[in-house]
Amino acid sequence: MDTISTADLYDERGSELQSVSLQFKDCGGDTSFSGTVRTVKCFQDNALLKSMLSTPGEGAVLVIDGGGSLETALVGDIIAGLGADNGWAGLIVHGAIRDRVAIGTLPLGVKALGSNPAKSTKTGAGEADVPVTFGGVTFTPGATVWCDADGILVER
Ligand SMILES: O=C([O-])CC(=O)C(=O)O
Repeated sequence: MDTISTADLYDERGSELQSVSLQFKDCGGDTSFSGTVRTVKCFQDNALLKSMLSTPGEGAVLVIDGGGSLETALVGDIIAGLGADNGWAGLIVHGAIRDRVAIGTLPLGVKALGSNPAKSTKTGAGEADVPVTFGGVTFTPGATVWCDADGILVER
């Protein structure tokens, strides 16, 4: 999907879009990315999102609702690399990542709240492709999301 300026898009279609006011950090090699929303909701456990990123992404953006926890990293360079290799456009992590330097070299968009070297558990707990809400914005699977250095816009 072509990348466009989120500010320009907001000027054109703002009434149809939700804008995320939480200040995510750009951690991936791509800072402008967009695609269809897929979601996963998980708390300090990353086996489910790893299995999703092991399947073809077909240009989608995986929105990971980790409840905002910064206690453990939900994504490291191996999992992010799976996403890049399998054709995902990017990740939005409402939580922490690790291996930031390596992730910054990958051809993948990664927005995250922060980083922590501590790893997550791997039980597979969580839910896939359900609507998730954080920062007052709901991400519905199938909606389109646009990300760049200014922030995140998603269809209502
Ligand atoms: O295994 C993990 O929990 C995450 C990780 O470090 C990686 O993806 O490289």
